[in-house]
Amino acid sequence: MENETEKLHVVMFPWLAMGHIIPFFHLSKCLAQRGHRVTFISTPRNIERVVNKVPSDLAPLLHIVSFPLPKVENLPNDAESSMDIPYQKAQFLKIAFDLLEIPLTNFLESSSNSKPDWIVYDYASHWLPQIAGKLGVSRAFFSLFTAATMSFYGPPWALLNDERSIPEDYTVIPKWIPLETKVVYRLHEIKKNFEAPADESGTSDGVRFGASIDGSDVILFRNCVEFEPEWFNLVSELYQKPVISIGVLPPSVVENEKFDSDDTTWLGIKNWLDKQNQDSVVYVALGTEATLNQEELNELALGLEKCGLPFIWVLRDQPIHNQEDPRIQLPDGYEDRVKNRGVIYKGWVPQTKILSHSSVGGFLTHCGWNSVIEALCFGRVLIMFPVLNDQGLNTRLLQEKGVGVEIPRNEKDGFFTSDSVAEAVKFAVVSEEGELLRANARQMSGLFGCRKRNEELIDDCVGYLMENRISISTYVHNNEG
Ligand SMILES: O=c1ccn([C@@H]2O[C@H](COP(=O)(O)OP(=O)(O)O[C@H]3O[C@H](CO)[C@@H](O)[C@H](O)[C@H]3O)[C@@H](O)[C@H]2O)c(=O)[nH]1
Repeated sequence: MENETEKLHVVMFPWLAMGHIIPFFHLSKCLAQRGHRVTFISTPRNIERVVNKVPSDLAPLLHIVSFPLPKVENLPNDAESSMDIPYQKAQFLKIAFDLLEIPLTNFLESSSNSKPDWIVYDYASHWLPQIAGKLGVSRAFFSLFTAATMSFYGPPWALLNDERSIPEDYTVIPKWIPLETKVVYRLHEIKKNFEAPADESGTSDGVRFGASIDGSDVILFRNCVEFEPEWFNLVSELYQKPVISIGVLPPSVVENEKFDSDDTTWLGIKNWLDKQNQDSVVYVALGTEATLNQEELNELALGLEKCGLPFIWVLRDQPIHNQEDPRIQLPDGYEDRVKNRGVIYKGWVPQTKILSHSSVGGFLTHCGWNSVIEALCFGRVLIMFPVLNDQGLNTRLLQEKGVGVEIPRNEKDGFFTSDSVAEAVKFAVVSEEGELLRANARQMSGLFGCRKRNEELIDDCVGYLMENRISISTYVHNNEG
């Protein structure tokens, strides 16, 4: 039986993006469920969006701390997450995020009565490891990216030196990767990442990643080692420091009658899904950051119409980049034409519940790592449409592993047609030739969705954090010495 004084106090500090706040909060709940104290820090609007549902049994251990986000020029007043801004403005959000250094430092200093043992942090806060180190708080960098992606990004020295400077540098296998692989960016994908110039915040993403890895005591990966063993070995070699997989944090979709009956969005979707045939529906969603232009939206819409299968499409209200840009819209008469067969939702939907429904036969996804994990937990075949960030690298990895098909696009400008959308969807979801992909994806639910294995990995991680925290006596001794 563990002694109470041995329990951990862990501070969680995610980057301001839904795809990061959600898994950080998930890990927080896992730690609190094991009796450890967690302080989860974010900004007011993000907390309201994601974190307000702390289960009552965990409330005594899971403390939420809200830091107002400093106002900065060029960032809309109510923008607190990457979802609220066009991706081209991400650097302004990073300027505001960097200003949280002061409240975070004050918080870590003032919590002397209950000094945190660990701080678990994200890639964007490159300044954090140094502060935490000075205050005797152990540092865990939490990677919400695959080992393949992080290997491709490179070891800290390569990241800190911004080894690659032009988009073309990212379309070839870097020198530190000895594997035979197709995991590289296509030119149109990496060009999107270059549209948010780093010089606005003064620090490139490469430097942010490099300093976050370099300054950590351990790196935690949200991944499935059995899915990418070669990459996990490689990334451990590249980092030359402890690297631990905490599993994929499989989503929990326990049907809760009380909660579900309050949730009208889910009830509407469930009602519709219940009427569809098993494995017949294509779920379409591109996460919280990817945006489409009008031409791309048209082709995607027409492709879904042409594929002839039932679909649910979550259409995000895209933030406008320039005020003079027109808001993009579905083709005229589209919703009437696909009525009954295609359902379009604008706004937030319960994605994991949708993916868990037996009528869903495939997922047309941008390949954000959260979405991929959620799909593979339920064994759904992927129709892959990467847009930006790590999504292209994820797509190549998933293609190598045979769990999905990519919608063909022109390498340089990303051009694609509605016919290629329809073909890829039919191939993956209903064609005979696509059965192997579907079987591979189904098999993945045994790995990604295995609750027991994923719980054990969290237990192992907690064991590591307990054994390797900086004890207060060591810290005082070292600082006096
Ligand atoms: O209506 C919605 C929209 C999103 N989600 C959830 O929001 C998360 C979205 O995450 P993800 O699929 O990873 O997409 P992004 O939000 O675009 O993720 C960002 O963060 C990921 C993790 O680092 C990266 O892999 C992506 O490229 C990056 O864009 C998932 O858990 C979804 O289930 C919902 O539940 N309902």
